[in-house]
Amino acid sequence: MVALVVKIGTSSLSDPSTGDLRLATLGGLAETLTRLRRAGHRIILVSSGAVGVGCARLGLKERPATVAGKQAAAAVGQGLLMSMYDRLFGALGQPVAQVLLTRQDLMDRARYLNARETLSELWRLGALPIVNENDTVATDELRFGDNDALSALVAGLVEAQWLVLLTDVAGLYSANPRLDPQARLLSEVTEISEELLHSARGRSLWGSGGMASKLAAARIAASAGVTTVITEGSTPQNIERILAGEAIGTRFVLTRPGGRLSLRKRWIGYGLVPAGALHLDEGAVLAVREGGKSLLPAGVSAVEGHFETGALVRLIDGQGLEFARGLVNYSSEELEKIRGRKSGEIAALLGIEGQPPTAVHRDNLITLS
Ligand SMILES: Nc1ncnc2c1ncn2[C@@H]1O[C@H](COP(=O)(O)OP(=O)(O)O)[C@@H](O)[C@H]1O
Ligand SMILES: N[C@@H](CCC(=O)OP(=O)(O)O)C(=O)O
Repeated sequence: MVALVVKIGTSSLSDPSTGDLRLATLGGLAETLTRLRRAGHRIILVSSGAVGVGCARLGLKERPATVAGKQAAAAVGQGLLMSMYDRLFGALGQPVAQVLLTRQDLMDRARYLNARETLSELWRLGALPIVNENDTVATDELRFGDNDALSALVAGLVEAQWLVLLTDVAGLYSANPRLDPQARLLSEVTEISEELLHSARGRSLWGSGGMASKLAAARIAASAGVTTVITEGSTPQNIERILAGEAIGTRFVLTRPGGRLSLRKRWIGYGLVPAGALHLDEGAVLAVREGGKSLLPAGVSAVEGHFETGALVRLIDGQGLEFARGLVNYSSEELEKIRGRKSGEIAALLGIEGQPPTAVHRDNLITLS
């Protein structure tokens, strides 16, 4: 028996030109997930669409530009979505539960564990949780922004084996298939390179993250040992064939050099929101990325943003790319004073004895790969 998170995007559950719900798709999804649950699998559905469906109900022709506009549309759409799911799954005798999460819920350990308990209890009771971001209250800087990331974090939270991302194309292509007729479907991806991320820019009219956010989600999922598949939402029945081992859509077989990350490291890497960035010199990049070493103040060439001790920062290489994240031992103000300097000089520079020799200790650091 497996634990499985299925995410359906706006573009799969509604018609982009009319905003009408795709009832056949949603009905097929309800039948498939109910069958899988009856077979003993543990299922969570992450459903987007609150903003899109809300806009359609309000007669809006495009996604609102303001945060308040999107949040108001989501408040209209979320109720509509849940009533539809309740009717479809209810017709099959399958109870559903609405679970609305914010990023803070997954950043705070007590709330994180509580969400996990509630999801397990829902499974125990035979219900199928339907998750979305709590759009009406999530503040802009703390939003997941897209449900691809949310679904990957939820998959990690419940230690799922599979994350299936349902979208409006057959999977990941070598280029955006809507713009490039030569684009090829990639059936297996073993590494998410910069080139691949570049080829995945662009999204559908109502989608929010596009393919690039699905790649980022596959990476987050892999760090928790979860296998991601991107596949077409119009044939949700394929989920059963995918679980049976058929190669449908794009499957991500990503292996981290150090294996699966601990819960704490996943929280550092993907649960928290970075407060700033440290630019590293070449030697420090090598030591951290290849050597698995801690970051010393000597290797920091520039400090970006204002943050306190303990904040999460992005670590940036010479090409300006983020390659790691970690919790800092110094505030941005202190790091400005000690960057580029030897550990032995820290006490004198800051006027305090007994300071940690590292800017970011390796126990508090994860490399993004
Ligand atoms: N390399 C690519 N392969 C497949 N789709 C791509 C690629 N690059 C961009 N896209 C776009 O991503 C869209 C799907 O993402 P998105 O609109 O966010 O969907 P969803 O609503 O399912 O999250 C596709 O319709 C396609 O236009
Ligand atoms: N919480 C938002 C999610 C938006 C979102 O991620 O959309 P999509 O790219 O279609 O999965 C909503 O329900 O509209």
